[in-house]
Amino acid sequence: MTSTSNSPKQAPAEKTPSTDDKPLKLGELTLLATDVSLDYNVRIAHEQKSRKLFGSSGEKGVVQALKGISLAARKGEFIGLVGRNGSGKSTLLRVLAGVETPTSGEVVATSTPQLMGVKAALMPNLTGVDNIRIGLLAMGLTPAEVDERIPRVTELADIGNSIRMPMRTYSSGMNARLRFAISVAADPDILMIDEALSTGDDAFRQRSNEAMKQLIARSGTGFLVNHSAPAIRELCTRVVWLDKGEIVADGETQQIMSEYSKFMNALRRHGEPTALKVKSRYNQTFYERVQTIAGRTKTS
Ligand SMILES: Nc1ncnc2c1ncn2[C@@H]1O[C@H](COP(=O)(O)OP(=O)(O)OP(=O)(O)O)[C@@H](O)[C@H]1O
Repeated sequence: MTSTSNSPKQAPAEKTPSTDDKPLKLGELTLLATDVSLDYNVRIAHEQKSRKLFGSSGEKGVVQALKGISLAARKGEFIGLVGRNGSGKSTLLRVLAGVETPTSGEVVATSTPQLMGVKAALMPNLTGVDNIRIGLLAMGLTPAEVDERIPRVTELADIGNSIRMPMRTYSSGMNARLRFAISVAADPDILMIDEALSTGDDAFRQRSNEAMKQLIARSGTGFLVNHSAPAIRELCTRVVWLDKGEIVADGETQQIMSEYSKFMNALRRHGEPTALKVKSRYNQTFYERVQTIAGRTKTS
């Protein structure tokens, strides 16, 4: 190819945008956790050999419940937190909700997350209806909004005449149902639920799933800790798998759940060393996790 010095300079050919160049369609950020760690100071009791009991004296120890967790949550995401017992799910939820302060790191959110059952000021000596009223007022609703929403909460909780009885007479299941119904009725932008959905019968599960789907449909952000794989698979748009206070993997629900269930099966059948080998196949770096989330939401 030849060129002459006096030929007009050609404008660079416009690059045809390829699929890869299309902007990512990411929902607006609602919550960001950066390098969050949480240590609990504990006392490890010495065994009193003579009486085979544990005494009150002991050495000081530290439980590292969370180790350098970073994640971003966006509008329209329902994020399931999974992991074996003691992996840090509930602790992470409490830290993300602002109920517990991390030892280091930072959590910022666009609105106060509603951690189910903790913020609602429920009183055992008051009836369910009175508690709905107080709970909704405590979450910032006006008295008129509270009156308008009481029937919706009562219907979702579905605990019959008990709604007019003091809450101290409730079973733990009824208690959880009412707390869940109150939390959802406040229409929080960020809702966090720890295990509650395993409480109740099929009809309640169906109604509560519907309520959670509505939250996502109106572009809220949800977090769910639950040991029921079907509940996570049905409700969550994304799953974060935790182990020993760290994120193992973060990404598309079905993919992460299938990796997680292989890990749990290996743990059950062959014990920790084999399970850790399975886990090491999936351990993602933070960069890989960012890519997974970004790639998943890319426009086609
Ligand atoms: N108040 C506390 N004091 C000391 N250690 C704690 C405290 N709360 C939690 N831990 C420890 O922190 C770690 C994470 O606990 P966490 O309850 O977050 O796990 P989890 O994944 O929710 O467990 P599970 O599935 O059993 O509910 C565990 O080792 C636990 O023993």
